[in-house]
Amino acid sequence: MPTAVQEAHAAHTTTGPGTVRVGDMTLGEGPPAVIGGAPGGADATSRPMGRWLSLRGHHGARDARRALTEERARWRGPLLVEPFSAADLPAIGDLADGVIVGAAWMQDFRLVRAAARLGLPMVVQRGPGATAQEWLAIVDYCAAEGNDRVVLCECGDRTRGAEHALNLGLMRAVRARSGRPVLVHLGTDAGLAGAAVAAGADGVLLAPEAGEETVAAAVEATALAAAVTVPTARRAAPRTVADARAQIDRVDAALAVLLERRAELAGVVQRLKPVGGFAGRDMERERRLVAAMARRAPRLGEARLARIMNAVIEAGLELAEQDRRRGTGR
Ligand SMILES: C=C(O[C@@H]1C=C(C(=O)O)C=C[C@H]1O)C(=O)O
Repeated sequence: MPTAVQEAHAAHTTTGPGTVRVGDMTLGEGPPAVIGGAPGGADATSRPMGRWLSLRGHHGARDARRALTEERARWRGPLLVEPFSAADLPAIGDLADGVIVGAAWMQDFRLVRAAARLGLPMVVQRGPGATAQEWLAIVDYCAAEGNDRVVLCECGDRTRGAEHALNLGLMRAVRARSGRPVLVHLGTDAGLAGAAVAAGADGVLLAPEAGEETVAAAVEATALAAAVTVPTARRAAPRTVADARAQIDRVDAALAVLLERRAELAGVVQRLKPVGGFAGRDMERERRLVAAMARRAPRLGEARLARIMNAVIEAGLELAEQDRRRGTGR
């Protein structure tokens, strides 16, 4: 059954498949993808869902098969690769889950066609200054080679001052016109991750060298934006139990991210206050925060919110005390 997003999407789209699978990651459905960045440390939530690698950075001097074999040893998840030339394609066909058509060679039609013939999913980046029409023409080249598994990736235009000005309006229009999943390339700065997803992106691409903290920030911001914008901004009135539940699941995903963050902050307060934990509870502060929330959630009202927040606050205090005993707090 299509999700509310897919339905809204299908209503004004024409061609392409709304979802594309890359390894075990599905683009265009479910939580927004975060591709690129450090493979991650102890914290599973900070891991990228996919990685990518460019063979262009080394002017083709890097042996594709060796580079991909090394990357495969580090990363078992979905792997996308940008070739330097057609000579890299056999190794990519054997070892990667997808091909990236880089912004710099978007209009190298021979390479695009040869890459499409691998039959792997493709991510077509928009070259700087390229119009929607020029960008979508590349999708047609892939389709002409029998490859319809195409994802588009907005990479921005070169401007004075800011290095890359992302065009989220163009991204949005191309997504609606093509009916294909769209990513936004953020480089090493996750600051626009939430904005990209709120504008309709199905995921973000980070520079391969982006650090763990950037990945974690992108994971958190995209999950929140998807959860908050899909059921509100793109509000499609659910008509079935399954649709309503699917929307509840997204809202709960946002709540979970917020609750985790809230507990972390409440933990900081416990460590900084002269008397922390249950012993230092401040009921006046709790009453005021409930009253402030009731102004944003008038239908729930103060009495119900007080019960909800009491449980939330007590869970936070309990966690803070446990962290203190174990010496594990952040
Ligand atoms: C975080 C604090 O400690 C306690 C926990 C609170 C919370 O989780 O919001 C609020 C008041 C205190 O009972 C605080 O004093 O601000």
